[in-house]
Amino acid sequence: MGPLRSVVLAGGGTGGHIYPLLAFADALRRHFPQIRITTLGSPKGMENQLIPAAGYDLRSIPAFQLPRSLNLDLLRTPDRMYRSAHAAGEIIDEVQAEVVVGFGGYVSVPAYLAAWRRELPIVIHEVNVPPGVANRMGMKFTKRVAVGFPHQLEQAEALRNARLVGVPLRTGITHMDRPALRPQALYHFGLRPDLPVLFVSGGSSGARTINLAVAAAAKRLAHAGIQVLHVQGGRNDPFEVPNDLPVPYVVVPYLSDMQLGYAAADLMLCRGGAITVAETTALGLPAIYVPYPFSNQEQRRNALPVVEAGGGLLVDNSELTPDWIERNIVPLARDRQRLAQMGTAAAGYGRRDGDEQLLRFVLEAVS
Ligand SMILES: CC(=O)N[C@H]1[C@@H](OP(=O)(O)OP(=O)(O)OC[C@H]2O[C@@H](n3ccc(=O)[nH]c3=O)[C@H](O)[C@@H]2O)O[C@H](CO)[C@@H](O)[C@@H]1O
Repeated sequence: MGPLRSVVLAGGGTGGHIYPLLAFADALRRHFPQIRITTLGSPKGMENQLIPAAGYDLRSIPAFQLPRSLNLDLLRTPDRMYRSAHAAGEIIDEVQAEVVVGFGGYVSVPAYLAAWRRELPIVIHEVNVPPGVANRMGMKFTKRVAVGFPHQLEQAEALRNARLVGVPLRTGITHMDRPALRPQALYHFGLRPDLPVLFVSGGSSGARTINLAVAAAAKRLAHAGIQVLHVQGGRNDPFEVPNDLPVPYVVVPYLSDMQLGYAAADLMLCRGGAITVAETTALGLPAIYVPYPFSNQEQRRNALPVVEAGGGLLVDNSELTPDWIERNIVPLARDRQRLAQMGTAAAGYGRRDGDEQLLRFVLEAVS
């Protein structure tokens, strides 16, 4: 087979759909420097900031909302779906795409539909259990489905025959030498090299419960000698942190260079978004996972295998209080040996080649 010449990548909404798309786009570009990469997004999603910033061509197609549950009638009828699929089809034709690769989010559906009508190969990448509603619709049009994690094959009937490829992650993360980058990262955030760092992130949109609980525990953490690097997250209200703490507590709105945060961290406190789990484990970073409680348990499912392997802890959203943080995080953050063991266990679960594996799968689809 010759080199790939033109590919359409569809995915949008939050970071969880967009960062794997970008990491895969980077892999395409590495292997096929002349390739034309066109991404499809919706007018309002985070793709509008993240994709142009990464230097890729983003085309917006008219938005429409899918219900949370699957209803195939949607595909036959509405006007808005037709308009979106028509717009996706025009772009596919214009760039003469050879394959459409979708990562989920509402905007993927019109891309799948348009590709199917043109008999183009479609590849779906899915990271959750249950699979997202857009990708479940896409699965009506293709059997080429790739997943990020082993538990997905066992826990979702629709994914039983999927190919396990892992999650495409940014090479800034997968190729990072954490100890080597650490001094620069600490300096960048104004953190001290002699005290442990708790890195707090509620995923791409942020997490209110986590933000408020950790901020409320700021004094106790600081007096125990634990520094905090706290990412507020794109869609969250600011919170108050006392300004007379004896050690640094650094709040940043959002990190475009997430690898710097990972490099500074000794321990992570985060939600269980699939990409976050893929990143912490790829890096061998011990983490305390606080799954988002309102999404079909998908985040609990993501985090559980890591926790069972010894690479992290799991706490219910409702149990994450300043007292819990003091009782559990303070002793753990100060126990270098336990952190090292947890890090090794996390790394045993993690993988770094999701971008290359997905590329292999896509090449099979077009050959
Ligand atoms: C509430 C909800 O439904 N969340 C879903 C959403 O999470 P969400 O969109 O938060 O995605 P993930 O937690 O999976 O990934 C977050 C991504 O954002 C990056 N990042 C985050 C903060 C920051 O400041 N800078 C930065 O670059 C992380 O490095 C990571 O690459 O999509 C995931 C993947 O489909 C799902 O598993 C989650 O359940």
